[in-house]
Amino acid sequence: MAIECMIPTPTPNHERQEIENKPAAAVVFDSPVLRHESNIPTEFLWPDHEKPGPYAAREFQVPVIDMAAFRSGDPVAVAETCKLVDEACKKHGFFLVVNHGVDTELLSDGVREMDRYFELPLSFKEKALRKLGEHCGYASSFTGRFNAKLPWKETLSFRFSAEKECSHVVGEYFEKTLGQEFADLGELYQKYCNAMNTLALEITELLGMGLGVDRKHFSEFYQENDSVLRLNYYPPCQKPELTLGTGPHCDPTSLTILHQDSVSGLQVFVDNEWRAVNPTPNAFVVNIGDTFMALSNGLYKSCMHRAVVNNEIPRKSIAFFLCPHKDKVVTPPPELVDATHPKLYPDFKWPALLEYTQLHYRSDTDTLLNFATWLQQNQTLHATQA
Ligand SMILES: C=C1C[C@]23C[C@H]1CC[C@H]2[C@]1(C)CCC[C@@](C)(C(=O)O)[C@H]1[C@@H]3C(=O)O
Ligand SMILES: O=C(O)CCC(=O)C(=O)O
Ligand SMILES: [Fe+2]
Repeated sequence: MAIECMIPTPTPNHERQEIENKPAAAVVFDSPVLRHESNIPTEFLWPDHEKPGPYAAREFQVPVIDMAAFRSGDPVAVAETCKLVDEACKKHGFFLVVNHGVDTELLSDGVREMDRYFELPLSFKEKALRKLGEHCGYASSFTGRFNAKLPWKETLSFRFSAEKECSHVVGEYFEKTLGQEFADLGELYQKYCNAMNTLALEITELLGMGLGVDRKHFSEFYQENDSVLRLNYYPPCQKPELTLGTGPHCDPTSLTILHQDSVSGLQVFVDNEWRAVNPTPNAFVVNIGDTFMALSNGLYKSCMHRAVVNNEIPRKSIAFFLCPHKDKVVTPPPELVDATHPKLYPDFKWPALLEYTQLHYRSDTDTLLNFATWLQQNQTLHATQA
């Protein structure tokens, strides 16, 4: 029996964030200047129902997944780890990963060396300026993309392709874009991406076991992934209660492995409340994204989160966004679809969802539902056969 894909009608979203093609906002996010500014430019002010306000969020105890237990081969420890990750992903899609085996010096270097780039003059940083529609390069608060509710942050994103013949692309990016003196930075983030790739594929095995499908199903799906490493730099803000470092959103990607520095700021929306996910040394925060939610037929949740800023010190985070190869069709394994669990989302390929978030829709908590509608309206252009 053909199981129709059932898309729940998207919640009417009066806040729909069409990315208008209006001229870029006039404001320039020059952080050495703006970090001392007590009059926050209006473009960075968030509406009352979204701004963080002066209240500290209650801490959220994120479930802890011990990768040493998962790797131990001890059936009881493995089963317990799978149960923990399954419960976490079915509820809110967030979990901590400890004993991950990633070199702690690589993590501390990765965060510390961000300063070598972000503390440069804006004119130099803009040598890597990200172009509209592209998802790599330097972006300062997205003044070129959005006209309101600008995030108080600068980002440098680059592509990591796990395909063998382009496994060095990150290293070259830095040298080519920023010059020979940044070649070592490229090597550092290349090593960082390689470590993230290994961990991400291992976590997809854990997710497969949690979902009760073949252990290798998802790790094979992501073997030749085409992912994104993003450096987030949040300068201090004199009125942190009025703005946001990163607005409320669900990651449209598949799986995010986030390394925070020692400064709090990440918050997740759980049980109708913003809750703080404070930094835990040597632990990654991992969360399910929209693409994996579709791949799990909605069983694992891609949940809303945001980042707040503070008025004293910069906050830094490094996000590895696992994304499938452009030719992979995002469709749940047959074990997860049946008469009582109809397919929730249409099949798609990642480049279509990425294009949607870069050119047509600002990622929020309804991205996937609106994308599904948009996809069906544009079926000829973005059919998975393309
Ligand atoms: C594919 C991506 C788009 C964003 C970076 C990665 C995964 C997360 C997305 C993002 C962070 C969600 C919130 C809005 C956004 C514009 C941002 O604040 O950076 C998003 C990123 C983007 O579109 O550049
Ligand atoms: O910086 C953070 O803590 C979160 C950033 C984030 O959610 C993102 O870049 O998608
Ligand atoms: Fe995110």
